[in-house]
Amino acid sequence: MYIVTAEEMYDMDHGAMNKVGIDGKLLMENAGRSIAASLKERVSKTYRILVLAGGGNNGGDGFVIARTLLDNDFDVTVVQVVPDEKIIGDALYHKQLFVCCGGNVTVMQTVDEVGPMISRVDIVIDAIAGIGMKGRLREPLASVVDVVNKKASYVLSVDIPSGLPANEGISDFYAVQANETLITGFPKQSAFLEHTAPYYGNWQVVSFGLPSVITSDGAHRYLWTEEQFRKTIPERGRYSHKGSHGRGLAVGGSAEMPGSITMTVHAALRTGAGLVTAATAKSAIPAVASQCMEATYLALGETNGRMNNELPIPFDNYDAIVMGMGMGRHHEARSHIRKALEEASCPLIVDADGLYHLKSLLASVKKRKSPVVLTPHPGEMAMLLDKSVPELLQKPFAYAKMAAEKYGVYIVLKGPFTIITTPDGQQTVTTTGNEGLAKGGSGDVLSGIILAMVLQDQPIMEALSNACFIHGKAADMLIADTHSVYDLLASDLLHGISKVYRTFV
Ligand SMILES: NC(=O)C1=CN([C@@H]2O[C@H](COP(=O)(O)OP(=O)(O)OC[C@H]3O[C@@H](n4cnc5c(N)ncnc54)[C@H](OP(=O)(O)O)[C@@H]3O)[C@@H](O)[C@H]2O)[C@@H](O)CC1
Ligand SMILES: [K+]
Repeated sequence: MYIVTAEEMYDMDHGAMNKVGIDGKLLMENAGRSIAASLKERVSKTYRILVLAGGGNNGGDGFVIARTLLDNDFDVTVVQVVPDEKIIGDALYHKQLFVCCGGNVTVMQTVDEVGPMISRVDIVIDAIAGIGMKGRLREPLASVVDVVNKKASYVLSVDIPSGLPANEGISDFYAVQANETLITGFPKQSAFLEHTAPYYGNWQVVSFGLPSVITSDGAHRYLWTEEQFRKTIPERGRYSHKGSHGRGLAVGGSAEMPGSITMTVHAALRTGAGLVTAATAKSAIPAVASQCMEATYLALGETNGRMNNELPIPFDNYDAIVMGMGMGRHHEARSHIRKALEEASCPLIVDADGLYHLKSLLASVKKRKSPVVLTPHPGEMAMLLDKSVPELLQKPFAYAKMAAEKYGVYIVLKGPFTIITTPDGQQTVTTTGNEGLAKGGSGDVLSGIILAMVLQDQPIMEALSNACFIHGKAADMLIADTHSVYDLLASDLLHGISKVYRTFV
């Protein structure tokens, strides 16, 4: 499923109308009917419903919803929040159908009238404005939204909460706070951004009958769903052996921080890597080995318990390498990263302290022929790009794409919505996971899962998307079952991985 900007959605709408010949009125009918069908399934006919209809096609959807609900004996009325002359085209057509079917439309004269009407109903359907919004909501609509936010007991937004931008990069807006949003067609970028996503409430996508022959030229962004995970997760052959599932290397940890590399290695093994070696400071090995019997170890020279560069790492013995977790920010650690960039011919995944070192090695990253995967959280990504975190979070899709293309790397930008970007700018988003993951060690586990998935026989983009899916889903399944967002530990995720496999594969 695509993730789109407003312009990309309009391009597809126009494609359906101009290339296929579907009338816009029909698309509007489909959109409104899909939303009404969803409501019919779960809302009692004793509920009173008020549709707030604005002047564009979003308002048009509102008239279709109202007509369909009325036809099904729901108690529904429409308040038109713009003057009559603003209702034109397809929206006017559907308004007339609603009226001819016995529907009641009240045209708002002053905003003061709206509050009491909202207070009398159980559900407000917000069809004030959709993806055609330009700039900050003007008066009197801003005041209408204010009343909705203060007085409505339950708000269902049509396509997008009114006032909210569909695209990333816009911070000046005033919008409806929805309880739920039924998105028509494809989810918009703003459903995946920290500063706009909460306005949607719970959301689902409903169809407006866009034919599948209509594809997007511009939207190289996709939602990575459970269905895709099931479809793409590599099978484990009956006759496979440990070598068939890859030989991975994890470089990191120190005597003071043995936990990070332990979780990475353990997670890689649990996810299905054939063989995993942990390269860490010599004195950290007993602590790591006591927690993870299945791994092998490569003892690195050390100074005060932290790896130094006395002993080289044979980077070419592996099928994929992950580096950085707990390795420290001292210069000896950096030389291992530099060497890996120069010498390893397999995919190289860089996380945590490794990303800090990478900042000064970006020229070598660019030159490297074999794949590089960076797994930053927003703070690390902002550091790499010399941006502030708020700046980055305004436009994570654009910044990730720009950096991935510029340096020729895969980027896993971690967050509640993890954005995975390929060197040619394709993006997937995974939405699994919960606030229980906001703890030290979660990233180390993800690194291990990524290592294991990159070792399997599948394109790196799929491997990364599946790894992020597993990581988040493990947390979700643990929360649903034996844990809570408070007590979940990164090490618990190791058991969660088993649950994900047993459920989905
Ligand atoms: N085939 C299709 O087309 C399909 C379309 N679909 C639906 O159409 C929606 C897009 O419809 P759209 O393009 O008509 O725009 P829409 O969001 O309703 O807003 C336009 C209105 O807002 C107003 N307005 C703008 N800026 C403003 C501001 N700052 N402050 C205040 N007002 C402002 C503007 O007024 P104006 O500025 O022109 O006076 C105009 O009245 C989409 O989200 C989906 O729901 C689906 O049903 C599927 C099929
Ligand atoms: K809306």
